[in-house]
Amino acid sequence: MLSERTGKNILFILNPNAGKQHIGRKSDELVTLFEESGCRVDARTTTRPGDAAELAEQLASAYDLVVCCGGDGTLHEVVNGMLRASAQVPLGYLPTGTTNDMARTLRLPGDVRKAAGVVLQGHTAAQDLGLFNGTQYFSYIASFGAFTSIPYSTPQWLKNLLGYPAYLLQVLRCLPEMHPYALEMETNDGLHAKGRFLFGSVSNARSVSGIFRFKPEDVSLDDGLFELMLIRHPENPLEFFRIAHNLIRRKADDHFVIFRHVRTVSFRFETETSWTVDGEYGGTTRSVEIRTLHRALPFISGRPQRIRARRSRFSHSRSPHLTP
Ligand SMILES: Nc1ncnc2c1ncn2[C@@H]1O[C@H](COP(=O)(O)OP(=O)(O)OP(=O)(O)O)[C@@H](O)[C@H]1O
Repeated sequence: MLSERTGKNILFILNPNAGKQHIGRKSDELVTLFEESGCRVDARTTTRPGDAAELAEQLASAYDLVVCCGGDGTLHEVVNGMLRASAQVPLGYLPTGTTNDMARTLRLPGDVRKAAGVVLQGHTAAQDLGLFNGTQYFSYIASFGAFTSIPYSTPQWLKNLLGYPAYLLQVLRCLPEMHPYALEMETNDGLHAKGRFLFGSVSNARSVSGIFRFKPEDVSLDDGLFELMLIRHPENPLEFFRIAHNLIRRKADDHFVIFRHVRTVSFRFETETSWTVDGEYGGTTRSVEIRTLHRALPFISGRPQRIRARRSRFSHSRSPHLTP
């Protein structure tokens, strides 16, 4: 297969441990597929957490294209490595993880060979990234609360065995432990909220925590804005039931949800709070500042990413539209 990427030098970073079905010998097939398209491939396999970030930081600038093969966590590492090295090289993604939220956002096929076809033929567009407390870049989400610990607290062996249902099992297990987070929050455009919340996320994605799915028209990946979502803590069992019911049906409820497009947002928590960044543990802290980096890195995606957002003209928050 000849493509516009024929003759390119590819840095291929592979996490052999990601996902339900380890990639195994398929990785050789993928390398061959790229080579048959006239590319030269330098394949590197990670051996431990942190490896992908180091490889990307040290090597990415010397290649025409970086291809990351793994789950959301591996992609997070590669993005961090590339930005630390200021490597403005197109990034292709072959999703072999468990949730693969980012694959949905980039409109990549689940089949890894088809995704390789997208890397060879797909559209490249600079995409916004987030900066968490000035130190950590993220490609699609930073979040705290009820559902955030699910991706990293679900044992890897269970994810490998069951895939997505492993997360649902973990949600059920964690329901009784969900507790309120007392916080104050402020956005760049002056929205101020104070109260007890169950969950909060700042995302640039069509799918969040493998659980929420936004409508495409509510998310633009290159507008310099991320989507803020805060879910209030239910004060009685009836409210809890409403939230759980909507969650299962993947619907939001105006009364309980703050939704806003933001450039920067800051949080002050009453107590130390753990955050998840791109599905991985992001640290525990009482204050968080998040800012978006406009068109920070070129990503290869399945279809053009420019999606017109249907923005509210009003200054109050509104609920997200979550698709079933
Ligand atoms: N060779 C390796 N052995 C063990 N862990 C690794 C290795 N390479 C990378 N890792 C770590 O594995 C973790 C999980 O990887 P990743 O997130 O890509 O897969 P996943 O959890 O199955 O998928 P997803 O995040 O999409 O659900 C990452 O934190 C990464 O740092």
